[in-house]
Amino acid sequence: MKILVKAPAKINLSLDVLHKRPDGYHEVEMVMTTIDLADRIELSLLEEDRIVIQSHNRFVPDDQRNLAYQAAFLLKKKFQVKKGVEIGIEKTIPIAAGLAGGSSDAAATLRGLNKLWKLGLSLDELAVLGAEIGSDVSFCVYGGTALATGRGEIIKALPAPPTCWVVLAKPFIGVSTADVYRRLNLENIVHPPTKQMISAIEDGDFKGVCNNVGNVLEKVTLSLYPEVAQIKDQMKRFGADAVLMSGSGPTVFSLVAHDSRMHRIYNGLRGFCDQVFAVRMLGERHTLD
Ligand SMILES: C[C@](O)(CO)[C@H](O)COP(=O)(O)OP(=O)(O)OC[C@H]1O[C@@H](n2ccc(N)nc2=O)[C@H](O)[C@@H]1O
Ligand SMILES: Nc1ncnc2c1ncn2[C@@H]1O[C@H](COP(=O)(O)OP(=O)(O)OP(=O)(O)O)[C@@H](O)[C@H]1O
Repeated sequence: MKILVKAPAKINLSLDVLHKRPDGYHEVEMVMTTIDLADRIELSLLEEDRIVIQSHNRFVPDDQRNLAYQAAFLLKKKFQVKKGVEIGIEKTIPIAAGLAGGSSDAAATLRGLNKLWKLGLSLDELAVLGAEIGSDVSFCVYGGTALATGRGEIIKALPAPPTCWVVLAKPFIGVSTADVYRRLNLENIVHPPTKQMISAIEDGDFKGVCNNVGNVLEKVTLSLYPEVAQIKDQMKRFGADAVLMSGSGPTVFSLVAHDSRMHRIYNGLRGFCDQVFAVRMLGERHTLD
């Protein structure tokens, strides 16, 4: 038996850090949304008790370092599953990019194995398990649009943002999330207007969404990699309605209402950047079918 699951990337429309916690993580407030840029996860049932990772991408680990492997291992351990699985990962989401690619692969594996191994868990239960793998995994279990708090694992659903294009550009560098959080100066944070962002989304107000984007990790990554600032400037010059770095970076995205400007930004950034995409946001949350 085989199951195909889509694992979409996320962007952070806003990302605020409130304080550092005793456990070393940071307390965050993030508005996140899934976009139509996705890996494909193929899960094949194995009769023997093994987890096998298959991927053509040489940067994707094929052992327990892979977050999809960790998702399968966690379910096997918690529910004493004796069968195994081969996890095929067709990568489209850029790696170490601030787009939660590994986290989304893990979340898709949780949703898919719930079906393949007939575990009968709810999305809420899968999201709680996901938090054991990584802070972004719970959001990725649900997808759609949400406010994420705690260390990122407390999820409150929001309506889909107003329709627009999302143009993403990733320079030829990878960023360590832990390193960016470590370098963040907590004394000096300019907090983004999270409440206004949520109201703009609830009101379907595209201009309001654009006016209230913000990411406190941006300053840290920009100081390490000047090319990220260059991409931001290019996108602004080509007429983006809003420009922001996603997560800990280095991917920069722009929100664009008009097709012609989307094309201008997309074409302008190609050649300048390693990977460029023009996609839509995904309005819908995942369902268990
Ligand atoms: C930057 C974001 O991607 C924004 O969505 C997330 O906050 C990070 O999510 P993630 O990559 O799933 O993070 P994890 O794998 O849980 O943690 C990686 C490292 O980032 C730091 N980290 C992460 C989340 C958080 N709220 N505070 C932190 O300080 C910790 O040093 C941790 O060791
Ligand atoms: N399924 C996976 N796909 C890609 N990378 C993975 C996967 N599992 C583990 N990794 C490892 O995780 C590292 C970070 O990759 P990932 O693409 O998840 O980062 P990211 O998009 O910046 O994540 P986030 O936005 O959640 O911080 C990679 O360098 C890779 O070694």
